[in-house]
Amino acid sequence: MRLQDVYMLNVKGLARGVFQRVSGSAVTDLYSPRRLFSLTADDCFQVGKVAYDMGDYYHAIPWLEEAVSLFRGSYGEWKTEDEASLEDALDHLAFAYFQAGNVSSALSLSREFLLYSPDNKRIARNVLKYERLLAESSYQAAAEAVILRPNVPHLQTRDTYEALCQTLGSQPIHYQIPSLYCSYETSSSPYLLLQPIRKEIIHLQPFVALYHDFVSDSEAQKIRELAEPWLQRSVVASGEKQLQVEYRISKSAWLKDTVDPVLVTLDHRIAALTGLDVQPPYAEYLQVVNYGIGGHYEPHFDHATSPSSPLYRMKSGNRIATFMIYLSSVEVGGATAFIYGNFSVPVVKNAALFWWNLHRSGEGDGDTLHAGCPVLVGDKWVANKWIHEYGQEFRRPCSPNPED
Ligand SMILES: O=C(O)CCC(=O)C(=O)O
Ligand SMILES: [Fe+2]
Repeated sequence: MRLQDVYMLNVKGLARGVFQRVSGSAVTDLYSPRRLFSLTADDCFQVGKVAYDMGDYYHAIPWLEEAVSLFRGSYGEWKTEDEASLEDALDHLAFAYFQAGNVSSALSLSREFLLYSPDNKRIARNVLKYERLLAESSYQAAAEAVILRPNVPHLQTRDTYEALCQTLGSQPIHYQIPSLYCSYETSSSPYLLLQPIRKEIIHLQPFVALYHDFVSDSEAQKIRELAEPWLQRSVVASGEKQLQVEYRISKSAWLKDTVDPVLVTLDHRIAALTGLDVQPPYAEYLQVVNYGIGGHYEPHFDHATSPSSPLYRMKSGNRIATFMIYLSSVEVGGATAFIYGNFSVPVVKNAALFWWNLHRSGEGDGDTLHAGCPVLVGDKWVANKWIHEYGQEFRRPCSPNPED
């Protein structure tokens, strides 16, 4: 349902096994699987029922509609694995419509139910109730009531976030902006003279750069393998506590440098590229993150925004910068979206994204609000190296200008 909302997928397509974005009359194929795996009537019923049980009729109705339509089409062909039937789907859909204020649909579905099970007293009572309600004129108008998407306060940032996720990271006019260019990074360290890294400047305020082929396929695989046994549901800092939250769905693990020499090599490379000190306690251990289908991280800051944040326990200040490596590709979705920057970066396997979280004054940079878009198809892996303020005094000198 999250994927449906963020990528504007239509239920009919999903049930046939295709991923289509439907916006007005425009239909875009987001992904064409090599083989179509369609959902059964019962599958659609089960999805609809999850929403129905939460009182979320906005999502329940299209899934139950699909279930009803598929059950109707295969009436009489009973499948052993089916838990539900046409009657179950009609019953739930009728009630969902009633709850959503559409009494006439509730009535016609309940009447259809009675064709199959004429002895059902509860449905017969509902039919009488719906007929009576419809006879009262006040209910006529409610039939057209629009059902609003539940559980989400309407936020401008949400609209921007979802729109940025939908572009899947493509930046159609990027090449027209001269300050956003590509170069070989060779200047900050002798190491880079021998092995230059391709840098793509993605954005200036906030400054975001993408370093292509920062790791090799085998390094990326090694890091994923090292983390795999330690993965646990990700948490976020909330006041002084660490909590599991709906807005961050992924698994993660922390890898200390002593675990494997590849992690030491990686630190040296990050230090060469950023010019920053990444030795403990000036940077955190490497955090490896794995997102499954529907996994996401809604808009957030990486730096602490409250003085009681657990981030300060390292006693090395706030998170001055983020260095995030894409350890896998993703078939569809999973872009990294910068909400106020109004751009998103696609998942580019083996590339690394760098940005400053703080101004030179030490103030958090509000423009860095960013998110990991939900994974639609595939399996996304990233690794975060968070670099702290202390230790960087001569590497990124401070400035009294709040803009710097
Ligand atoms: O997965 C992403 O693209 C972003 C991850 C992120 O922002 C984080 O882990 O703090
Ligand atoms: Fe982040």
